[in-house]
Amino acid sequence: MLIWNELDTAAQRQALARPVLKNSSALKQTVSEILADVEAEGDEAVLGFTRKFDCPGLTSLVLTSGQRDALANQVSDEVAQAIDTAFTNIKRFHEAQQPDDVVMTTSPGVTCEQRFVALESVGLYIPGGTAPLPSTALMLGVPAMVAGVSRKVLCTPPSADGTIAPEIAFVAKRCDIDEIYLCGGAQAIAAMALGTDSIAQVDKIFGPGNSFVTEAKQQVSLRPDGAAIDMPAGPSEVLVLADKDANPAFVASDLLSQAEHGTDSQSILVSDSRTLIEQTQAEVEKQLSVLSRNEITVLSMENARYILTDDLNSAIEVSNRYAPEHLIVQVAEPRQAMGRIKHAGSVFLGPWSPESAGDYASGTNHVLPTYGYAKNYSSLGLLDFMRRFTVQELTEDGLRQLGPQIMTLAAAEGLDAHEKAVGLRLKALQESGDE
Ligand SMILES: NC(=O)c1ccc[n+]([C@@H]2O[C@H](COP(=O)([O-])OP(=O)(O)OC[C@H]3O[C@@H](n4cnc5c(N)ncnc54)[C@H](O)[C@@H]3O)[C@@H](O)[C@H]2O)c1
Ligand SMILES: N[C@H](CO)Cc1c[nH]c[nH+]1
Ligand SMILES: [Zn+2]
Repeated sequence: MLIWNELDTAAQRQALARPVLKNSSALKQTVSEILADVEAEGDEAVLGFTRKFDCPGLTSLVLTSGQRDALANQVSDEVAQAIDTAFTNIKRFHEAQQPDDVVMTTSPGVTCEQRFVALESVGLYIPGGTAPLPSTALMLGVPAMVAGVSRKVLCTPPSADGTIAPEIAFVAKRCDIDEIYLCGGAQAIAAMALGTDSIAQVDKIFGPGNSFVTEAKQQVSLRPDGAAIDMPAGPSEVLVLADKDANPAFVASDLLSQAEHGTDSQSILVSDSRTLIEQTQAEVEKQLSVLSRNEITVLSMENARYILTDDLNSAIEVSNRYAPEHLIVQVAEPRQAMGRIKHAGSVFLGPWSPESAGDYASGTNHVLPTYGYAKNYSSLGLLDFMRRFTVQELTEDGLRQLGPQIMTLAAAEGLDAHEKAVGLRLKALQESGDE
């Protein structure tokens, strides 16, 4: 247990450091080499890396619509119904985010508009290294479908036998995704961003993934010939804010639910109650021992932190500083605490809102900024699958009135051609008025 106000500045920084950033220069190098290989050798490189990391016997990157449908048919009724419930809630919440165009007159004769259109082509990355995540396929496929994106490409690493989870195929079918490729990691991101013979380039890449995927997204987004990306959504993380009355078993289960994602996940408990922290630690040990992903979870709990603060206000400050992907608030007045929360990807209020609800089925999106990017990135939503642009139209009178000011500003910047583009028109208007 770390006692926050006994830590000096460096120790506080260390306490809130993300585990994955330790080897970042080696990671950058590995990923840039993969990107360079895919750029030079296209499909052959993507296939080669997929054979190396995922499926040694893979012969084709393409999963046809027929194969997709055959896989989708294998999903049990029970799972299909659960997916449908999640699909409906996610769809309803994202449909409610549909933006309205703005049309207004800023000054007489000057109309300005803000319009929204769907992106044309998107790449959806569905993680599959340690656990295939059909829920992520829903979180990306549903908003892409609601936005009206015309080309949706899905990449996910194949299993060792060259297939994908039937549930991912089911979701893809439900979201009208018929372009599916069997590849993952940095090579999948490179293929979607730069294009290969089989995988045509997309405009924007979405989706979480491990540190290779996240780094590849960052690198392709910096290239002028690459693709835009949604956000840095890397290894899962959760911070639980809990007071003395929180249920230690609930708190422990939330910490473990993110820890089980991968060895680079991070779970943090911040509380003003030493007793609650000690009880939670005991619960973690108890629950951990029976988890099926015990090995991964034990390793990732090495990244866990238990932080004791003087009071709830300081606990909230610690949370704001960490800017967690998920913030779970198990205190007596969660809505009051919410008023002081500044940075978090998604917030779960009260004892009956486990993070698993948002991960699967409440309707909010589970693709969220990690690494502290919750300070400057938003959680994924419908608008991320759209582009906004503006339109303006000036009438003759509009230009007569605003033109002189525009000319003055252009002259102040020394940009003669800008000034003339208005001056010529004003002159033409004056001459037509004189006739
Ligand atoms: N932030 C979010 O919104 C969110 C949501 C869901 C999942 N996640 C995170 O996504 C991640 C999923 O990770 P995963 O590993 O299970 O699947 P993944 O699909 O992200 O990564 C698997 C790929 O990693 C690549 N890889 C593995 N070892 C490599 C190596 N040594 N060198 C180069 N490439 C290598 C391989 O190409 C493999 O296909 C987890 O960290 C989880 O926490 C985050
Ligand atoms: N917690 C993950 C986001 O960090 C999302 C997820 C998918 N499946 C289960 N959980
Ligand atoms: Zn999760």
